[in-house]
Amino acid sequence: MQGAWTPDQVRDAERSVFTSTPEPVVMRRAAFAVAVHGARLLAETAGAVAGRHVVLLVGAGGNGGDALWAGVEFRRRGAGVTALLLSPDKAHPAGSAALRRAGGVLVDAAGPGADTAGVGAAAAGALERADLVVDGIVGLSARGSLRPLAAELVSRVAAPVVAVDLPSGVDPITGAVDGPAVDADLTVTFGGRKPGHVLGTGSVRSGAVVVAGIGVAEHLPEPDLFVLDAADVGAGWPVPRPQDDKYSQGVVGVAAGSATYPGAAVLATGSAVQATSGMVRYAGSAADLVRSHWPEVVATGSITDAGRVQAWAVGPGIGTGASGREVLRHALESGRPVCADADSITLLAEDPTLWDARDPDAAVVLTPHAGEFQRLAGEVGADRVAAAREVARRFDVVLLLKGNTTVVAAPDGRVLVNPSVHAWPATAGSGDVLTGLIGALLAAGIDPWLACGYAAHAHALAAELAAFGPEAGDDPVGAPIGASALLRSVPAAIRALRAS
Ligand SMILES: NC(=O)C1=CN([C@@H]2O[C@H](COP(=O)(O)OP(=O)(O)OC[C@H]3O[C@@H](n4cnc5c(N)ncnc54)[C@H](OP(=O)(O)O)[C@@H]3O)[C@@H](O)[C@H]2O)[C@@H](O)CC1
Ligand SMILES: Nc1ncnc2c1ncn2[C@@H]1O[C@H](COP(=O)(O)OP(=O)(O)O)[C@@H](O)[C@H]1O
Ligand SMILES: [K+]
Repeated sequence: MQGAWTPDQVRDAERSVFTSTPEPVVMRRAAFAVAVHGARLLAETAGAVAGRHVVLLVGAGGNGGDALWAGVEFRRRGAGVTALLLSPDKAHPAGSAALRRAGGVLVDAAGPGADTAGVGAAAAGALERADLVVDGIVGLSARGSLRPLAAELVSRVAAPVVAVDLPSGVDPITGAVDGPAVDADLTVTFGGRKPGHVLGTGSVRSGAVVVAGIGVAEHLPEPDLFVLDAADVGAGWPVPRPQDDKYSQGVVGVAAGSATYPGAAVLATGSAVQATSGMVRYAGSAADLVRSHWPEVVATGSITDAGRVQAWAVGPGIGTGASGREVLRHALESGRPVCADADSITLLAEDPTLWDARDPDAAVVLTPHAGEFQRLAGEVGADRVAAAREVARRFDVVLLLKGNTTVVAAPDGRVLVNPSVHAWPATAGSGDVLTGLIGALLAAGIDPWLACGYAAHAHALAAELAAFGPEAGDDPVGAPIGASALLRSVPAAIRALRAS
């Protein structure tokens, strides 16, 4: 499991480091890492480092300082270096002097000879001739969208980019991008990832993230966010042991679908069937259709005679009327963990007295998309992590907030995020598949917070495998999928996760 730390956590850790190691030494370590990884990228993309042209975008603070010192290292490796200073009077003094001594060229990005967009002639020419751009505009202390000159320079970058610490234009805390932002091939960060690397557009804009050790990691507290690796999910995924039978692996009950939405029942039970080897019961008006698709499911018409289960997955397609409410009430009263999705969330939002049915010792997982979240607790807002964390605490639930980045918050404040590289899961019925996965993992006894993280990871991978097809090559081109195709790829996703 990887962590991500907020800028405040990183600054505190840096302060601890500075009690024993001088600040300039720490900065030189950071800059060295940027140069080593940047040089590798340059060699790959331009065939060599010596004789190539590296352009540094240098902002007003420590991020620009890192870039300037990295420029010194590029000079040592024989590259030409031009530093474009966005705030010449604030550019890191020691870094500027060192780069000048090393034979680098430092120019004011805004002049002389500024064009109508405010970019100086030397800066514009340097960017056109760049083989590699080092983005040191802004890092941990970024606030708001990029200012006009920074935004203009960023929009002119055509060469490969190594970002220092964070791609400029990405919010370090939320990963949000509002306006132009660096699109990095590689981001070299220090001590640990930041939320901006794993959330929202930031996860895409960061490119490959390299975490360089500069002595800070040892001083970091518990991460603010966690990200599961494929190997974590594969290792934790429940599979039958020699002593197991169908009951010992957990029986999941699925209450989904209706005369209007029978497909939700087929999708949710189908994913539960394929998620684990335990048993799946179905309760609802789509019992015949479920049996015809999944003969292994024990299906009944009503939740009251469904039989014993270890967890319930309730909601997709059950409707928001009286019968849906009774189904949800029954599941909440069962004393078993419940994954409440879709109509269940709307029901809870419309009638908070339903919470009274809940057994306080049994976990409840809510899996809203942004619209369902709004019904329950108002607009999600830009800080999706803070929103999910607050609602998880308030309702004492594990809250899985759907979207391109899935956020899973536990009532104790722990947050897992699953950055999705692709948007292929954005298809109708895909959430029903996720509900079945979570239900099956809850029934298997997996910690609800992890169950959501495992399910989100496998779900995104299944969509990717379905979209690219088994024959996908090195540079695959995807095709749109429906939730049925996603569902069919669940076993392949689990296999791939277990193999990693
Ligand atoms: N601490 C250390 O020793 C170490 C730190 N390290 C490095 O330092 C970085 C943190 O440095 P930092 O704190 O100086 O701030 P940083 O992110 O460079 O921002 C600088 C300035 O940019 C400006 N600005 C803000 N928003 C803006 C916007 N939207 N668009 C344009 N400009 C904007 C604003 O300046 P202003 O113009 O407002 O005065 C702000 O003060 C960190 O990410 C890492 O790379 C490593 O070397 C390891 C050791
Ligand atoms: N842009 C996106 N990129 C990646 N995943 C997405 C995106 N949009 C939605 N998803 C995922 O697709 C699923 C959609 O669920 P949901 O909105 O409940 O759909 P439905 O109700 O049609 O089943 C969720 O797992 C969500 O995280
Ligand atoms: K940067």
